[in-house]
Amino acid sequence: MEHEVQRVRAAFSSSRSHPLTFRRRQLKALPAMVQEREKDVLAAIGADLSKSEFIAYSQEVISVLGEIDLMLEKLPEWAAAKPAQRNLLTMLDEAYIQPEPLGVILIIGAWNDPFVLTIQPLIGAIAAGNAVIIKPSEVSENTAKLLAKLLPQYLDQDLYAVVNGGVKETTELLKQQFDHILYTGNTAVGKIVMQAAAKHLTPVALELGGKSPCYVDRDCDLDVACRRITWGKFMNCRQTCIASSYVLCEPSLQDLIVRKVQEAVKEFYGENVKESPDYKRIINLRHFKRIKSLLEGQKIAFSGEMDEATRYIAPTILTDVNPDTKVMQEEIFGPILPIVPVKNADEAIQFINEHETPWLSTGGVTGNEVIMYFMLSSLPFRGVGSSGMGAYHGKHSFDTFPYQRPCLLKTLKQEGYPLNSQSKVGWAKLFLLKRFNKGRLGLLLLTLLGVLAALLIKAGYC
Ligand SMILES: NC(=O)C1=CN([C@@H]2O[C@H](COP(=O)(O)OP(=O)(O)OC[C@H]3O[C@@H](n4cnc5c(N)ncnc54)[C@H](O)[C@@H]3O)[C@@H](O)[C@H]2O)C=CC1
Ligand SMILES: CCCCCCCCCCCC(=O)O
Repeated sequence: MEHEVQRVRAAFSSSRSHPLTFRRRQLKALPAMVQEREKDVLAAIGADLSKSEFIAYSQEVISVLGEIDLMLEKLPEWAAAKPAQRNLLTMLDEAYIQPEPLGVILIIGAWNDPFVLTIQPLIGAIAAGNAVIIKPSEVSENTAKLLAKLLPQYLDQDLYAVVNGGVKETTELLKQQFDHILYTGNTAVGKIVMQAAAKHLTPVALELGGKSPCYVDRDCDLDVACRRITWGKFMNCRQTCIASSYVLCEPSLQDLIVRKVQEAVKEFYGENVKESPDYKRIINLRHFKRIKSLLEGQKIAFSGEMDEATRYIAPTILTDVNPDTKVMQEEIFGPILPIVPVKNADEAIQFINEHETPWLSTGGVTGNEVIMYFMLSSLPFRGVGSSGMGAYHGKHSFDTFPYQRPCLLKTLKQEGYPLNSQSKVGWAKLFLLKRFNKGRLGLLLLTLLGVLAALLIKAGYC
């Protein structure tokens, strides 16, 4: 492991990943990989999560392709040095902020959307000029194996490496020194990652789990609301971190919501959900048993059907759910929709407020919709509090993976050191505290004043 990280670091030290032409070439190789190996990519995702090709493509491939297009278009602008405002003391100097690659980035992916959650951060890290170690989730092993096979065929093999393995390998990797770690997964492991990073003072972006409350107001269009909740909640068996976890609504709406979600399930997946090619399975037996245990003691208003042999859990709705029960305390990450009756919107807000973040201070918000903010690259994809820190997607990746290096290139013409008299301190105060909000004429006058002061200092009058 150590050897692999050193190998990648040595490649980074060659500065090969810095030029924009190189970064563009690597970025362009990714859509080529997706296009040429599309069947393999979709088959691997399908084998891991029983997603049909159509669904795997729309959930995992489209946003990757969109992200690469955006990066290629915006790279020259985002990577360019940005002039910084100067003060009187630096009037004759050059001041700018230059986005610089951080070094070697570790990307640790989660299994639930194994392609997009690994490749999308990779795009940002490459665009920012870094070297990258990619650690796909071992739980989605087919996608992990495919990435280890394909990425070296399309990307520079020394700068970008895939490391596969389980907890042991991830633990070993985390002992190494990185310049940034982006981890997607559960909150408990997020803490392990952050502790390991702290040993090297490595910055982290943590994309974690939690609860995503959904409030359904009596004034909303209930048909549309229930169709959208149904789509988000049962897509990928709700193995999606940002889909609704539970519904809060007035007691009178509860039965209506059950009926309308039930209708939408029938419309989306047919009479026999189990036979639907669009309905997925739970990733493994461990998660199947965990989700099953969340149903103990609950009032099941709809379905609850399960089949351990095929890890099938039907779209299931629970009503009159007690907030103190396990299903409301833990992340569900499965197709169970608890409904918690509240008197009104105020009580819903209070309910959400009483719980740990991300219950109200949320990483993101969607109104009249679920999930879809993930697809808009202009919005940062992030958690807050216990759902994580740091953001990526589009420009936000570009703000995460490079660091913004402040650069001040001083003229040799202005020399005032040492700062050893009251009058020099007076000038310094004037130079440092004056701001330029006075238009071109004011700027010119202040420049002249600066030059005059520099000359006086140089001539020894101050
Ligand atoms: N905020 C976000 O963007 C997203 C968050 N998630 C969250 O991810 C979670 C699901 O993924 P997980 O089951 O956590 O995925 P997982 O079990 O595949 O773990 C993710 C990664 O962590 C590593 N890992 C696991 N245990 C470890 C340990 N003890 N020490 C060191 N490394 C370890 C694994 O090797 C893997 O690469 C859910 O909580 C979900 O909400 C999922 C998708 C997106
Ligand atoms: C038009 C298709 C829209 C598909 C939305 C896909 C959302 C993927 C969400 C990824 C984040 C996660 O896994 O929690």
